[in-house]
Amino acid sequence: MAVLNRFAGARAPATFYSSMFNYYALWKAFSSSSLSSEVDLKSILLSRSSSSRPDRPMDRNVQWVFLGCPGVGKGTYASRLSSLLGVPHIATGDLVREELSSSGPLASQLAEIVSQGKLVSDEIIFDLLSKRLRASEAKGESGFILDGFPRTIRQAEILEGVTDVDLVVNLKLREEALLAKCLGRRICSECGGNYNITCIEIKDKEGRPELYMAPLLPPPNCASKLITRSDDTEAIVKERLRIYKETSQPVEDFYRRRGKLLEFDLPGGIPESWPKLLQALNLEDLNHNQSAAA
Ligand SMILES: Nc1ncnc2c1ncn2[C@@H]1O[C@H](COP(=O)(O)OP(=O)(O)O)[C@@H](O)[C@H]1O
Repeated sequence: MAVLNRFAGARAPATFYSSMFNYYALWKAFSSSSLSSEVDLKSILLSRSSSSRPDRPMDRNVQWVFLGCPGVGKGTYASRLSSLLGVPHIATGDLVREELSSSGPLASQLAEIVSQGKLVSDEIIFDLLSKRLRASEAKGESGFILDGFPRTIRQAEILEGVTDVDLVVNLKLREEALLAKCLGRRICSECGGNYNITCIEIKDKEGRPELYMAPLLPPPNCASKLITRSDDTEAIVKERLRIYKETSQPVEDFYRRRGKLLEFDLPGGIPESWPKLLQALNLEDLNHNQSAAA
């Protein structure tokens, strides 16, 4: 029930108030040299956050987190919701890939970690996230949908220390579908659009369809510009799935214990899952109104 009340706030987003989330506090916390001393850090964060925490969480933009295994579709659904709710979609995986493709000092270090399917250190992630949040703040954005962060208990604790996350959506899909989805993922090198060339059809023992996910094919403009993520090979995806279970699944429990976790089993591809997700989030009316206004 607590969770339902939290995201009922998403029903009235027409007038978004400026976010009470203190980007500056998060940036300072993440970039603080005292990061090595967690005890000090927590006390600093708690004292800062008490002044930045909203008394009425519904009077500001949503602050949501998307959790889920590699390939589940966090990016797809987080990005759709970010457009619907008018909040930035911040994917730490995208931040890592941007840094990788730059000639910045971290690029070669990141290439080695990502190519093994391992997690980047919390410090590097905090640094990339801090920069992204500062850019967001400069554009006057507020609220967020985080995707791919937090991925460790420490990241979750730090985030919890600086701001109130309203809701954590945990997307779930069968493991054989996850691997197939990662292997079929394609990205347009020009516009960054995400597609999937695999048709997933899983049947039960009696041969009845259990899960069907149609391919998400690119428009003609993108078709000749598709690339594959370098970490979407079978061996690396399996390693990412293993690390997710070991390191990131405890984050689900972290939020479950705080009454913030919404479990969502994807019933199929986007056409089947999107309306159900909107329903689970009480956002059908908003989606309907926006579609009608467009
Ligand atoms: N919060 C994070 N903590 C540590 N490493 C991260 C984090 N977010 C992204 N990464 C790094 O970036 C890579 C790509 O992230 P992402 O696109 O979210 O992958 P996935 O498809 O595995 O969910 C990860 O395998 C990891 O190396």
